[in-house]
Amino acid sequence: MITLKTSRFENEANRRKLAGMNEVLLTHNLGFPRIGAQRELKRATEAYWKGQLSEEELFKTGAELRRAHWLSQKAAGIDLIPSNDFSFYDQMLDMSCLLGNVPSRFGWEGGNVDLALRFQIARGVASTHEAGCACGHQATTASEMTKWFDTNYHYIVPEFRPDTAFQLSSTKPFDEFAEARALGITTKPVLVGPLTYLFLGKGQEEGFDRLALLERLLPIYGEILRRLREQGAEWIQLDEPFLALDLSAEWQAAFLPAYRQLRQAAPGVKLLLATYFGELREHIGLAAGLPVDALHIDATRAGHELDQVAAQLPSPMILSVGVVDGRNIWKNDFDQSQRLLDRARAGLGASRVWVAPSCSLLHSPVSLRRETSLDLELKSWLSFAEEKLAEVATLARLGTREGNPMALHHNQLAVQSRRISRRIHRPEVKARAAAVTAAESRRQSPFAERQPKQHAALQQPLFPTTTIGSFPQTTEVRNARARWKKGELSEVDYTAFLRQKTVECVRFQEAAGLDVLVHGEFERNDMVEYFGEQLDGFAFTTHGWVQSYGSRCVKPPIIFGDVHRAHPMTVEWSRFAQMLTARPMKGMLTGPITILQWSFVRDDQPRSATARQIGLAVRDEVLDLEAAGIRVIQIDEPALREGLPLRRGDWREYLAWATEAFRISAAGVRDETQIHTHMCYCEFNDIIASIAALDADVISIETSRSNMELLEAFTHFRYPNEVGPGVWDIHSPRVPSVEEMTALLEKAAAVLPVRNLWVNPDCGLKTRGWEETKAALKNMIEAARQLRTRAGAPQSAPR
Ligand SMILES: Nc1nc2c(c(=O)[nH]1)N[C@@H](CNc1ccc(C(=O)N[C@@H](CCC(=O)N[C@@H](CCC(=O)N[C@@H](CCC(=O)O)C(=O)O)C(=O)O)C(=O)O)cc1)CN2
Ligand code: MET
Ligand SMILES: [Zn+2]
Repeated sequence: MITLKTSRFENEANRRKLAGMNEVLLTHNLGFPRIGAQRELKRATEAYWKGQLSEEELFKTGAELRRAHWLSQKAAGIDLIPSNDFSFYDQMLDMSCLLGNVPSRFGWEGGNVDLALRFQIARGVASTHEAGCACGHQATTASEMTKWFDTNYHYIVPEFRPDTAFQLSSTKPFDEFAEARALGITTKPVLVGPLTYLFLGKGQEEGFDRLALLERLLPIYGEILRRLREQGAEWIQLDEPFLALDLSAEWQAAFLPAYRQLRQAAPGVKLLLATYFGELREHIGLAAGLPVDALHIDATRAGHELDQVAAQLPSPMILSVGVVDGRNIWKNDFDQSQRLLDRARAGLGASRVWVAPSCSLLHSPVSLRRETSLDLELKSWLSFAEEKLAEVATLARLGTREGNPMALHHNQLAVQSRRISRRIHRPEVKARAAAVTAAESRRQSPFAERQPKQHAALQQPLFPTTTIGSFPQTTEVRNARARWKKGELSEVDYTAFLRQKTVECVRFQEAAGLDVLVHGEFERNDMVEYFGEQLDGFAFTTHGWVQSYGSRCVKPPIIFGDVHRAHPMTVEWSRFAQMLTARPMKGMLTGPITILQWSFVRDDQPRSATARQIGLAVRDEVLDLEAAGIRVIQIDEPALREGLPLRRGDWREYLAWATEAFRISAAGVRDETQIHTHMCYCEFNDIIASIAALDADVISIETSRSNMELLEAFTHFRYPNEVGPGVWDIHSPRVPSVEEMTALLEKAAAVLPVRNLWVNPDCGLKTRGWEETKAALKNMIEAARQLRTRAGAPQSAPR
């Protein structure tokens, strides 16, 4: 018995030794949040834009943040620390500037792309002339911004033309490398890889193939790698997350020759190819066959591919295993991670295995340290960027001589406590979700029967006008809320203040002549956080900010348990606003998929189950609004499309549960109650059938910037319900003229039945000022009047 045990132990010890099980693994990080633990970067950048801070002072803030972030990563025990992950706006924009890809309308003539130009590309150049004035001094439009894969982060879209040329035009990665070097840290510079950079850009001319530019692009990449090598860089990280997407044969075929060329251009420097956000699937062979020195995989989303990847990895290529989730805030399950790492060790040997977060930590909040008001049990389940790096360092040592034997034990206690906690599981919520019937996700009658009932009940003119919900969130409003939160303003005074703002907003809309009014959303900090603060099963942080775009941040709530609406959330505000006017007051809710998508979601049950629970909570609110006399209810779903899985083959399943969750939220009302939904940032062509399946009576969409191009999907599909194609691009301070808006509406009226058309802006007005809001809405309402006149319809009588 004893001999057997010993020999088994010896075998195991031998096996571990052979596989390098006792050796500490090397750790690295793919990117650190840049905004600062207290949003220092946001504050400094916005002050600079307002002319209150000099460029020098802004640069100083940037340098201080970088220094603090490098040192904190070092202190956490990270061996290879990234640089060039910092940005004053966005890393894709930085790549464009580094490569000298500046759209010609900015009048750049070569040389260094300075900070001012960077911001112009990101934000546009305002015209100093009157809005709509035709003197020819046009404002310069910003480059487009779009979602980074399936995250809530937005990047600046590179623009490509057949004659696009590249030249090294910035010293940012070199400067930052030198800066860290001066602190004694040899960093791993991070660059967006050439294929992902090209793929995510936009060809400005029809039929133009961006891949044709690769040949011109690669020499510049080669130059960058060489320079970094000369400066002393040992490793360079090239991010190619687009390997997690479906790729055409052409794009796949471009990979190997491109990387061969890069390899030859910069001998000596080691290349880490970083993939993340998904499985590699059919691209495993491609990725493993590239002439790079290390391959990073996202083990939180593709952990099951580890063995396959390891088996195909040629020696001595290193596998970086991204075991710590960079997209969520849950404490890592060490037991599970260690098993993955052990498998990698067994297959490759310890010297060929690195430990890392799954992706850049850009998507997680900075630090748990300042979260002093979080419930302690909940806090013990969480891990933000700083804590995640400590986890990476601990995992690299677990089971080795340097490992802390208690670390695994403590971790398992926390993981276990979350698994069984009574505050997570509510049997009555689970039972209700399990018992949802098909009838509950279906309106009483089909749209064709609902439409005339609604038109009669609401007495609306042709081309009814409305807005998307929010009115300007001025500094005054935000300050009042901040003072209330700090206890400097009493609940009573804060409520009185919000009521005053709401009254002013309703009076304004009546005077302006809008048909369906909104209350203005002054009481909301954010369209998701506001609901998260009120629903059971959600927690919220005080400092858990994550960059959304540029200087804008969001504080995603944390969905930790079964979701339940304990009390009405918006009814009092809607009732109050409806009392102020005889016109229909639109109730305003955020839909289940958007709440899901813009929160940190529990990972102990499928997202579909959480979505359904939120759908039921929103349904309760919808029915309470209806009972309170609200006849029009909008359920916003701007994130429906962004939630689409990265691979097309997975879409159908997602769309089925996502549309069901929306329908559950909306379908309980009477035929006469008009349900609106709203989506901005949406390319509709691919998913128009699912949009129709939502069966909202009215959908408002963002169409003005694309000159109504987005409407094509609706006309092509013969979308049956009502549509409000946005006629005012609210992302720009420019006030559109009456003529511009009538032209857009004429375009819409030519392709959609006139009785189905609404007139509204592209999105909510929270980021706009009152002055532009008043001017633009006045023009918008005049545009609607002119269309009614042209159609020979009365201005206000029922249809
Ligand atoms: N969650 C979410 N995701 C989204 C969007 C969205 O609206 N919400 N829209 C798209 C992205 N667009 C966005 C548009 C605007 C902002 C935005 O304005 N963010 C604000 C924060 C909004 C917020 O939560 N505000 C709070 C806190 C405001 C604040 O900073 N208060 C100061 C004090 C007040 C002051 O002195 O200014 C503080 O806490 O220090 C409030 O109003 O209560 C910001 O960056 O500043 C974010 C995203 C896509 N993803
Ligand atoms: C990002 S969609 C915004 C919808 C919201 N109701 C608003 O008007 O702000
Ligand atoms: Zn919107």
